[in-house]
Amino acid sequence: MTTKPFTLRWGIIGTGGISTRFSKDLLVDPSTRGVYDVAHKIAAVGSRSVASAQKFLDTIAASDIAPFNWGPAHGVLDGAKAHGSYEEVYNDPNVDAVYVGTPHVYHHANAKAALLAGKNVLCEKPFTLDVAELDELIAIAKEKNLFLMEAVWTRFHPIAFAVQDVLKSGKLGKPVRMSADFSMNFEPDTRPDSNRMIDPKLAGGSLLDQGPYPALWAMLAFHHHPDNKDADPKVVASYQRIYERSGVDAASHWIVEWKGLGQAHCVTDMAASGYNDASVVITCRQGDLVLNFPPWKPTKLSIVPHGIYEPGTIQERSVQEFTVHPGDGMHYEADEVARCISKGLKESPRVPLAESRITQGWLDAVRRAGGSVLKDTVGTAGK
Ligand SMILES: NC(=O)C1=CN([C@@H]2O[C@H](COP(=O)(O)OP(=O)(O)OC[C@H]3O[C@@H](n4cnc5c(N)ncnc54)[C@H](OP(=O)(O)O)[C@@H]3O)[C@@H](O)[C@H]2O)C=CC1
Ligand SMILES: O=C1OC[C@@H](O)[C@H](O)[C@H]1O
Repeated sequence: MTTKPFTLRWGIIGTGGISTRFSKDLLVDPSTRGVYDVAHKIAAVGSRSVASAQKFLDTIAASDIAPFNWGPAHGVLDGAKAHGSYEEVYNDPNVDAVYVGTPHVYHHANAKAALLAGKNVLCEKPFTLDVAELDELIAIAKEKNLFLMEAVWTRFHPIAFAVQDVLKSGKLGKPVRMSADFSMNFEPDTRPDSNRMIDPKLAGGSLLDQGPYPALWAMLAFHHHPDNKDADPKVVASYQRIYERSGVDAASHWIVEWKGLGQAHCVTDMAASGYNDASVVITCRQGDLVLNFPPWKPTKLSIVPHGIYEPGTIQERSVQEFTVHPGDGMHYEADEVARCISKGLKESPRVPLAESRITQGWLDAVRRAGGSVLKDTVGTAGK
């Protein structure tokens, strides 16, 4: 006997790039990734203009290319409403969970309003501008008994679980240090002042946009390591290079230490590319674990011997290839939200709020120690 899947009814906030990608992934047949317990519906889309919300729905409804053509044909968009404000989505009785896909500076206000209206929330990265904003969201979610999660989609990719399996197996020995580098040349000089990566009013710069990715790999490698005993890893050194045109950070570097275990060197850069073959390198006693670029969706997990000067027990290089199941790879996090809500969980065991709070704290520390125009910016907590 087959049981009916729990269907989560989503309300999407913002009709830009990431909302489009996330919503399209909701249109993919869950069975193509072996998921039968949960399913998705898009119940509402909210935009600052009703025309944009309608255009968004029309565009994704017209998806005629596999795997995204499955959803429109199977009722995922049936009855979906186009709203000309975000508030109408928060108050829509057909919405169970709100996906916040607006620029960073609005995450707190949008997530807060959704929670206050009684909705569960999946909020894009970076969760908030600062820890104070996040703490307020966590308190409201707790008080209202609602689910809240940061949309760190990569944590749900098969390769992320595989990295942890290798580290936990002990075959590489203890990790001693790692580097995680999200450097990508967005060619900022070619972008208008209003671009969200450039504009300080939208909290532009590399740190807040790109920082969650090195942070997630550092958390998986060190924080989740069976030998980790440091519950509150801190930034011990940092540096920011300033993008002179608007004063935001063009690049950020920071080192986090897990006392008694190791250090992670995290890098973001929006004006230069990094090393394509080695976006993440986790150096362990017996060999290295290496992931290729991009750090948001790496495809290769290599195990690399140390070489002749400090040989470990690993003798041969091996490479495992990974792809995400049909779609862009955001459906995994959507499944997690649906699954948690169906079970009555208020946070995800895979992206617990305490871990988002740790990584948000690193972003605060690096920003406050740097020289960007956002150095002293405080968020909208309490407002
Ligand atoms: N997980 C991931 O892989 C990715 C995550 N992101 C995250 O998603 C968020 C949005 O990024 P992205 O989709 O690229 O951004 P876009 O600029 O493409 O879209 C943002 C949307 O937010 C709404 N919005 C509300 N207020 C403003 C404003 N003042 N200026 C501009 N837009 C506004 C708009 O929707 P409307 O007009 O309908 O109201 C707009 O379309 C960021 O926080 C980013 O970090 C981004 C890319 C990838
Ligand atoms: O989250 C992201 O991942 C992909 C990048 O291109 C983008 O800047 C960032 O927001």
